[in-house]
Amino acid sequence: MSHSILIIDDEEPIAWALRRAFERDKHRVAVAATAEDGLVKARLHPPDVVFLDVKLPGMDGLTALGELKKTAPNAAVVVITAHGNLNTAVKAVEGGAFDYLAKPFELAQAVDATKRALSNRSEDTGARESLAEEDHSPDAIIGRSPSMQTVFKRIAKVAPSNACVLITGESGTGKELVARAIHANSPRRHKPLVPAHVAAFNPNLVESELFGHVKGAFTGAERARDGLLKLADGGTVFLDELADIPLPVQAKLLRVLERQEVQAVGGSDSQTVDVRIVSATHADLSSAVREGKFRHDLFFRLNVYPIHLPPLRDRVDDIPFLAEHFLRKFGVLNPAGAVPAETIAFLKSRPWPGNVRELRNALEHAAIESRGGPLRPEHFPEPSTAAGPVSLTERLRSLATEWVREQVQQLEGEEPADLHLKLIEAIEPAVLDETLRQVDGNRLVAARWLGLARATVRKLIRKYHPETVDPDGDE
Ligand SMILES: Nc1ncnc2c1ncn2[C@@H]1O[C@H](COP(=O)(O)OP(=O)(O)OP(=O)(O)O)[C@@H](O)[C@H]1O
Repeated sequence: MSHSILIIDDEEPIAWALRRAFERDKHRVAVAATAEDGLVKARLHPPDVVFLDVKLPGMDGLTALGELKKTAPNAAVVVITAHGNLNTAVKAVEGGAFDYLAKPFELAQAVDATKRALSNRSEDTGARESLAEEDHSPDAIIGRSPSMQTVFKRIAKVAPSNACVLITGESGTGKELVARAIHANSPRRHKPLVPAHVAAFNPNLVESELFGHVKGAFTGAERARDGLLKLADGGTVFLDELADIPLPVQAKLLRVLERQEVQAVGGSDSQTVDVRIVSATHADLSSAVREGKFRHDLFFRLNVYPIHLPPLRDRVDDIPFLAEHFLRKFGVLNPAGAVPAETIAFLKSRPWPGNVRELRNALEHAAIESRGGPLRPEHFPEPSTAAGPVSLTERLRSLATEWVREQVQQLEGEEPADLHLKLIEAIEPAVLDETLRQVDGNRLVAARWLGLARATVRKLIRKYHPETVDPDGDE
C-alpha cells in the first residue's frame, strides 16, 4: 500500500537516498530542505511518516517536531541526529517522536522504521507522557556506537514510566550511570535516587538495610531505623548486584513490589512505600533462576524492561569519544590533541575486561605519566588481569551471548525469527576465508580442514563471494 512520506533534511545525499528507497517501495515522497518548508508541505499534504533531521538551517528539528505534532498529529516522526546522544533521544521521545536514527544509518534501518511506524500508526498517536519541563541533564553517557544508540533509545522510552528496569552488563560498563539517567529523566526526579549496593552489605544485615528494623530487632539494634526502600519513598531505588540478594530477602522484596508495603525487621506493621526499582547485575541471572538461586517470580517482576550494556571491547569505536570525555574531566587542556592516532589504535586493541571504568582509570594514569604531553602507549598501565573471558573460545562464546542480546534488544519487543541462521551467516565467511588463506586457497585441503565435502566448500565460496571465478567450473 502506498503511503505519504515527508523527508526534512538539508543533506542532499541523505534525502536523495531516502527518496529513492521509498519510491522504490511505491510510496509518495516529498522532500524539504528546511523545517519551515517541511511544515508547509505537511500542512498541504499530511504525511504518514516524516523523517526529520535535528540540525537544519533556520528552525531546528526538535522545535519543528513540536510544530509537526500540531500540523500533522497522525504522522509518525522519525528523528535523525548527527551524533545521537541521550539528551536528543529523550527530547525526541518527549516531543512524541516515533523513533530516532543516528547518522550514519543504513537505509534498511530507515525502511524498517517506516514499516514499524506504518503498522503502529493507528495505536501510536504520539500521545506520550511528558518528561521534564526543564532539562535535567543526567551524568553524560558517552557512546556513538549503534549499540549505545539502542541503549539511549531504551532509556528515553522507559524513563517516564514506573516500570522496573533490569540493567545487565559486565562490571564497569556504566550500569549505575544508566540507572541515574532513568531516574533523572523520570517524573520521580525530584525525589531521591537511593543506591543499594547489595554486595557491599554485611550479609546478615541485607534485610535490615533494605527494609529497616525496629528497636531491639537484633543485638545491636538500639534504635529503630528506616531501610533504603523507605528512604527512597516517591523516588527510585537502584538495586545493584541483584544476584547477591539472599533468597529469604528476595521473598520479602517481591511482597514490596506486589503490595508497595515494607515491613521492618522485627516489626509487625507494614508501611506503604512508593518506589520504582531499577536493578542491575553482571551475573547471568537467568541461569541463577534455573539453578534455584534466584526466584523466578521476582526475576520477572524486576525484568519488565531489560537494558543491556555491551562490553567496551564490542564497541571500540566509542573509545576516542570516551577518552576525550574523561581527559576533559581530568582537566587536560586539549583532550582531542592529547591522544595521537597510534594511541587510539592501541586503546582500541586492548581487551578492557574492566570496561569503561578500566579505560577511565588507565587514562587518568596516562595523563599523570605523560606530564602534559601527548599520551603514548607507554604511558598506560599494564592491562588489568581482572576477570574476563580468557581463552578465545570463551571470548567467542561471550560474544555470541552479547550478539543474541543485542539482536533481541534491537527488535524492541518483536520476536526474532532466524537467530541461528543469522549467527552462522555472520561468522561462516570468516571461518571459510581464514581457512582458505591458511591453505593457500587449496579447496581440497580447506574442505579437509573444515570437515566438509568439497562441493559444500564450493557452495559456500559461491554464497559469500559470488564475484569469485570458480576454477572448478560448474558442479
Ligand atoms: N558510556 C559512558 N560514558 C561516560 N562514562 C561512563 C560510561 N560508562 C561508564 N562510565 C564511567 O565508568 C565508571 C563505571 O561505571 P558504572 O559504575 O556505572 O558501571 P557499572 O556497570 O555499574 O559497574 P559495576 O557493575 O562494577 O557496579 C563510572 O565512573 C562511570 O561514570
